[in-house]
Amino acid sequence: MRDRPCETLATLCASEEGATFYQIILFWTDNLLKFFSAISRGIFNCIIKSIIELKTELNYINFSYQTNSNKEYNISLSYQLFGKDLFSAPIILVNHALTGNSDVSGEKGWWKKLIGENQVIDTNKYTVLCFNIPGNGYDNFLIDEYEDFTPSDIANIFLKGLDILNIKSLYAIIGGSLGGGIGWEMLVKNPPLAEIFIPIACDFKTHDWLHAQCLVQKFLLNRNDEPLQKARIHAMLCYRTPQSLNYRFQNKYNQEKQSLESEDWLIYHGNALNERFSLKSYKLMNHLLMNINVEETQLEKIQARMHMISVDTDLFFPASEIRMCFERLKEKKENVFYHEITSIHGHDAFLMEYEQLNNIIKNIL
Ligand SMILES: CC(=O)SCCNC(=O)CCNC(=O)[C@H](O)C(C)(C)COP(=O)(O)OP(=O)(O)OC[C@H]1O[C@@H](n2cnc3c(N)ncnc32)[C@H](O)[C@@H]1OP(=O)(O)O
Ligand SMILES: N[C@@H](CCO)C(=O)O
Repeated sequence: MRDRPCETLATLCASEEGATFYQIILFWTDNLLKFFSAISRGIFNCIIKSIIELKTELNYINFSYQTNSNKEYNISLSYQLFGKDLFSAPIILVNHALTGNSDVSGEKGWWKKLIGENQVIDTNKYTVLCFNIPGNGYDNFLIDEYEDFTPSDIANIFLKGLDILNIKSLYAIIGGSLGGGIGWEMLVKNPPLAEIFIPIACDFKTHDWLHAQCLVQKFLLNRNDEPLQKARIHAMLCYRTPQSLNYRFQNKYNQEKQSLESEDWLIYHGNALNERFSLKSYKLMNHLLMNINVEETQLEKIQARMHMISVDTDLFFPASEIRMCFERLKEKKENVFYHEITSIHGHDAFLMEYEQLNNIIKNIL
């Protein structure tokens, strides 16, 4: 008959070697258990922390939406709120740009130099609301058939979001680039919605040049070879200017990397976007940027006081075109104003020239 386990152990521990062996096994088992329990506790804490962070930061509104192309979607519209509680202060809606998201303020906020406590968009004074463009991936909601959507659909979705939140009017809508384009689309659909409209580095329409640059990016995005990195590298050249790159890099060569520093910088940005963005999301955002399309004759319906801000060197939304739009609107409306940021950096100046941007916006709000 075989020994039972405790009898085997007792026999083993009766000898000196057996006892030492038993001590070693106990020691290692104990430490291994402690090690794995610490690791699993760490992993568990990380998961819980990120779930809690996500839950406290992002809010969701779920509804069904029929696109202008007659497709039915269940939309999970996520948003963040900053500053004063909803309905206790004037509400400012911020529409994010191409690779932005609802995280506009606070430690990691991409517009924290503009929005925050005692900043020009002061969260002690205002409620700041920012929706994620559905499919931007920030909330893990992705859209497969991205061509089903246009900026007009996104505007409808944001308006529906406001309606569900019971927000009937806004103090201001502010948006940079694509975000500003969506702002134009929202306001022609609901002309009395906002008291103030501040479109920055954007226009009410995607003009031919911008469409062409996005088309190149679309081609790159549809290839298999590092699509997102390559499209972003092309995009970076449109966000900046020859002067900006030449002045900054001065043809400096990085011996270690055996490449120009400007090349290294472009590759860095391509890789950085590839790490933080999904291909599906970038295809959608690029498609949206290609299709801002408001009827110019509709603009005069907008009741908001408008402050168009351009960048004198913007290659994407040229200042000359924004100024033309302003001049035509000015003939029909009293409350339209034009401001221009002076910068060598081009389109991205709305993310870089904070001194000028702050000075302009503080005199508007
Ligand atoms: C507006 C929106 O909706 S999108 C949100 C904001 N936009 C983005 O984040 C897009 C990606 N970022 C950018 O395009 C730019 O960083 C901007 C426009 C925000 C600022 O531009 P710049 O002042 O010229 O900064 P630049 O692009 O050179 O550097 C940014 C960072 O990249 C790092 N970096 C730049 N080049 C390299 C390189 N070759 N190798 C390693 N790191 C690099 C910098 O060290 C810096 O890091 P830090 O933020 O930790 O300090
Ligand atoms: N650099 C900005 C510019 C787009 O307008 C972005 O990535 O969103």
